[in-house]
Amino acid sequence: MSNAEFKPSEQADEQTASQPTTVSGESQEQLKDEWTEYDFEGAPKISVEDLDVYYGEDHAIQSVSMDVPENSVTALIGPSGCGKSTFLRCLNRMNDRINSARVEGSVEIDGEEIYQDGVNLVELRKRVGMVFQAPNPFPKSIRDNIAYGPRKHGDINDGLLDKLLGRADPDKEDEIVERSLRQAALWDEVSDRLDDNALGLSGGQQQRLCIGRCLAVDPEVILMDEPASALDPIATAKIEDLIEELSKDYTVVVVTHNMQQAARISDQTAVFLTGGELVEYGETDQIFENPNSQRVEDYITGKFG
Ligand SMILES: Nc1ncnc2c1ncn2[C@@H]1O[C@H](COP(=O)(O)OP(=O)(O)OP(=O)(O)O)[C@@H](O)[C@H]1O
Repeated sequence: MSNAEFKPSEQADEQTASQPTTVSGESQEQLKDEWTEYDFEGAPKISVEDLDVYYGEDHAIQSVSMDVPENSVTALIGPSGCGKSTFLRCLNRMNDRINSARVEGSVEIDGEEIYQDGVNLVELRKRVGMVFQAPNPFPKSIRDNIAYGPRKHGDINDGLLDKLLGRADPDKEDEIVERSLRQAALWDEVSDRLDDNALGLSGGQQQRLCIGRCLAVDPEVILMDEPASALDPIATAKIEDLIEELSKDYTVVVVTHNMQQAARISDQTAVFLTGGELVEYGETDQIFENPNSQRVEDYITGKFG
């Protein structure tokens, strides 16, 4: 549940408080906890409780709480600067890399707190992988891009010593490379040129390669930050199909600016609005067809943002 910020006053009665007053295109309204309480069957894969993020003095995420169901697609939408990427990065502690960022609150994956001392961040980011807005393959072969993670994590033995001691495992590498590229819906396009440089692929292929690279280390959660925003419509459609397919086996959380995309691919949608507030969270159809919040309706219908 998000912390309600009561305006104009905490004593305002419901009727008065629900009347929006326009401030720079976006109205103010009294938030209601029930707008972010999303009931679903089963234990949450990710459970966020009272999460606040600050960049120095700037409060980028304000007391956000939400539970994410397993094996589903959750879309994070909202206008530019409302904190979607910041929130996403909290789910695998990528904000730890930003010096000015301070995170307070709790994030549990399968009931285990990720913001506690002693958490192995390499292991966490293996379980909770990330795909970024612009495809960022390594300037290496397609095979090396996919095998990079499994080699780093010791899932494939292919170092010089392994080779000298006869414990290198080329078959296992082949298996992982083929499995990951198939899962990323790229195998058929690249199976005959695995040793070519990945930078020679098209943008859409590069992005699917990055998804394959993420899948190669067997993640449980995949975070995607606008994964299709740099792609043309055909490449975008392939990524969208892929996201839906992946959600059968993985928990996918995706930031998107594209509301049609959120409506097409997600099971549930979280709407963040100015100031890093989670205003409404629920089943995607309900959010798009019958939102509770006037601000969410205004945003979805294009009145601001
Ligand atoms: N590394 C950073 N250092 C300082 N402030 C930051 C940093 N990253 C984000 N911010 C600020 O935090 C707020 C939320 O930014 P964030 O990028 O999370 O929003 P967003 O909703 O993902 O935006 P967009 O849709 O434009 O990508 C903004 O005010 C932004 O300027």
